[in-house]
Amino acid sequence: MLKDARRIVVKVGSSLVTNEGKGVDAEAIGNWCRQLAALAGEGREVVMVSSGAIAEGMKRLGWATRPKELHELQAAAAVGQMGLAQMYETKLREQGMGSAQVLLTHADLADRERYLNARSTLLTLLQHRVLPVINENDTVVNDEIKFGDNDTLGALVANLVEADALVILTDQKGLYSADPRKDPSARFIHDAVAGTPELEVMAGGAGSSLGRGGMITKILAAKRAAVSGAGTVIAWGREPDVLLRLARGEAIGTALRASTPKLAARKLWMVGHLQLRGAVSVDAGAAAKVQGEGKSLLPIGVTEVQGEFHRGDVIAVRDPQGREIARGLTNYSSAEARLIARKASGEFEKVLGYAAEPELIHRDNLVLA
Ligand SMILES: Nc1ncnc2c1ncn2[C@@H]1O[C@H](COP(=O)(O)OP(=O)(O)O)[C@@H](O)[C@H]1O
Ligand SMILES: N[C@@H](CCC(=O)OP(=O)(O)O)C(=O)O
Repeated sequence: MLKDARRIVVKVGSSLVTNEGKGVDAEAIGNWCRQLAALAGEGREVVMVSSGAIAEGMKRLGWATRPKELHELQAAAAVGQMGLAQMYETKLREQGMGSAQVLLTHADLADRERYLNARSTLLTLLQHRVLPVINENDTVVNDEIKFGDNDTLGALVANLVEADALVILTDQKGLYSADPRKDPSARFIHDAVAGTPELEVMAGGAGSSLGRGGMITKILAAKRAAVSGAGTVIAWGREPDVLLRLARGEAIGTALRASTPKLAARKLWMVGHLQLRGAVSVDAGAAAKVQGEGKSLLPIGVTEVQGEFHRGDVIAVRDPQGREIARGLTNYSSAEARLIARKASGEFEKVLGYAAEPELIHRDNLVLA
């Protein structure tokens, strides 16, 4: 599944990152960073989603037992995140790779404008060959702390950057037909289609997930990642060279395939989740670029802006005959679009007071009618 994957999100859980709570595991993180740098060297784009802030924070604060109060856990996460960031930055620098810390919440990704901002920041980091290291912003939310699960965040990030694959590294070799800690006769699942209901039963059912992540959150994360067409691999984080071997096409862990191809998945997502807020009319040249060549829509080709919309809204694109040729997520509000319509990107700063994206709708955010 990873052989042809160009953009990969790797998620590692708290127990792996902190060696069962003993503190940030320099060797393990060093190992993953070495592999991530090698993958980046092959021209792949990699994003890390790492848990472990609370476990490391508790160690730094000298707390032997996990507090029950959420605000104490949040404080521990703020302390521990420093240690995580420090370790990733050190280990990636040793590999000659830049790193960046990104703290996100589910609410950020549900909000259209923040979604677009997070997306363009992450894609810009990838373009600069910088590896984003992401965690939940535990100071402002506590969903993942309550549920002990960063797997969902991994899937949301895979949706956000439209990853080809999500790799969830954990303390088991993959998914078994039942929890192998409780049932030694449990059968290993090599391959399945993400979203198959039986997988949820094997992973313990949704009801048992409260309080701990466990396998169910990974199965649900795979289902969510599949919505944007990403396949998921669940594998043991300490398997030697696990990421490099997966990338070579070796069958390690449990592969959960996405049943919908990536492009079709994205179209469904855009059409199904977002309402139309406005429209722009474009000249024949822009219509040909968008419709015929699959190019981004630039403001210079826009002749008229209809309706009131915000950055991140879905708007329609109409050709000079008034026919809808495409829909997409706009980088500019209607007010801004009116100011930069018919203008080249070099003039945006003068008109708007700041320089932003050259496209009104980037081709990755555009669905042809
Ligand atoms: N069907 C299953 N297959 C494998 N592991 C399972 C299954 N059901 C429950 N588990 C449990 O899920 C655990 C992994 O989840 P968790 O501890 O939350 O990991 P992480 O910290 O990596 O997110 C395993 O150690 C295992 O005990
Ligand atoms: N975001 C928090 C907690 C997330 C969490 O427990 O996730 P995981 O260990 O991946 O199931 C942290 O970094 O400690």
